[in-house]
Amino acid sequence: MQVSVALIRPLVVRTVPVGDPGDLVSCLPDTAPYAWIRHGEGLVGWGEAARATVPPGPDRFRWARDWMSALFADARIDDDVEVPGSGPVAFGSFTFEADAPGSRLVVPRVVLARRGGRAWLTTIGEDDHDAGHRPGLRTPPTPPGRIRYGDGSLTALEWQHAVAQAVRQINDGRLDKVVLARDLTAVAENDIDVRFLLSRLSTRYPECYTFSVDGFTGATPELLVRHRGNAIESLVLAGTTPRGADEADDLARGAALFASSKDRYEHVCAVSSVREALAPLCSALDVPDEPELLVLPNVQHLASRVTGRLSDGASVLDVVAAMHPTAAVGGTPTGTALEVIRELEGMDRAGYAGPVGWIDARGDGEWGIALRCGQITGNRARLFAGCGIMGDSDPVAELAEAQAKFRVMRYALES
Ligand SMILES: C=C(O[C@@H]1C=C(C(=O)O)C=C[C@H]1O)C(=O)O
Repeated sequence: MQVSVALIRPLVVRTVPVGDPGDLVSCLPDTAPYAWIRHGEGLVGWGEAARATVPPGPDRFRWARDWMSALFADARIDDDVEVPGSGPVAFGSFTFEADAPGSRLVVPRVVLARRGGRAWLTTIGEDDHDAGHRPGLRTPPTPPGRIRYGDGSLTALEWQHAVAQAVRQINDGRLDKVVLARDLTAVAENDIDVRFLLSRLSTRYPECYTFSVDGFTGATPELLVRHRGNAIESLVLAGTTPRGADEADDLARGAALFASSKDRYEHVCAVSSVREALAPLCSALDVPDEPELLVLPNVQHLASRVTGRLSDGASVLDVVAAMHPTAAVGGTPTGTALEVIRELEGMDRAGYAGPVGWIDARGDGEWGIALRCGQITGNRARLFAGCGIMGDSDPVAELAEAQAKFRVMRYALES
């Protein structure tokens, strides 16, 4: 469906303050949950007031922005809260490849949000008495039961071989860095209830952005861009080590990561790509000289928080368009890295490593890079993880790093 019937009649949107709903995930009914949660705050939604299937191509972000602007410009909006994320909101996921189908924006019928001690409920209906105003029926999520894993497009050995080929191409001077990913399949005993995964992910990975759009679900640590008014922020990650066996090992690994010239250069590539993408849009841009260490339950990353001020009224999707794909998930130089990914990965990334997040009618929003995630369909999941490959990468170590990244979704599935 290209454009839903909601376009025929203007949307009627109402946002009201509500009492603290507590855990957002447990407010979700079992139909089509949408989510964006960090440290218990964020937005969840359900139902469908409007949907756009975004046509593939270089203009897809602009197309999506224009679709949304037209939809919301016609809407009758009654917003008593007036903060980023109040009023109508679209959740979205874009494929990694511009030419791949599967990018979408969905405006849920109901969005429940909490942030900074406030909570609000947005409902969309064609008139004030519409059923969209009633919270959906909640049933407790059922665990997926026993999980069987299988190789995706490449076996572990084949993927290591692909990494070795990438290393050779880097050392031959074709490119500086490329991010190679692999997929795993998981088959569960029962249908996988996305709310079960959201609950486990948001509890175990509070520092990450736990997301779900049409079954595409994960907990990513990487913020592509947060947009509030003219202020933007991005958290660039590149350079990874698994967590240690104990505290001393953990600290030693963190220190080694910080001192590793391979990881520092990998990080510099990612930060430079973000700086180059944002500079033309910004009147001020602050890029730290040195990364910090971001310690997560499964891995440690080198992290740089970039902040800026937009020089004009660019919406969050305009900023996403300028940034994607960063070198944290593509490589350096971008064009060559995309060719190498197509040649060596042997799989369709779909939404993995693409932008995922939400946008409101003001153009504010938060978009992450879809990592540590999987596409859930019935009792099946397709999981993704990747690593930045440099000229001195060791295929065995890169496989171990990818396994550590798979642990996020494996934890979510295994109760
Ligand atoms: C590609 C992934 O992660 C990216 C690659 C990283 C690395 O290679 O060090 C670190 C964080 C992410 O930018 C993934 O999680 O699948």
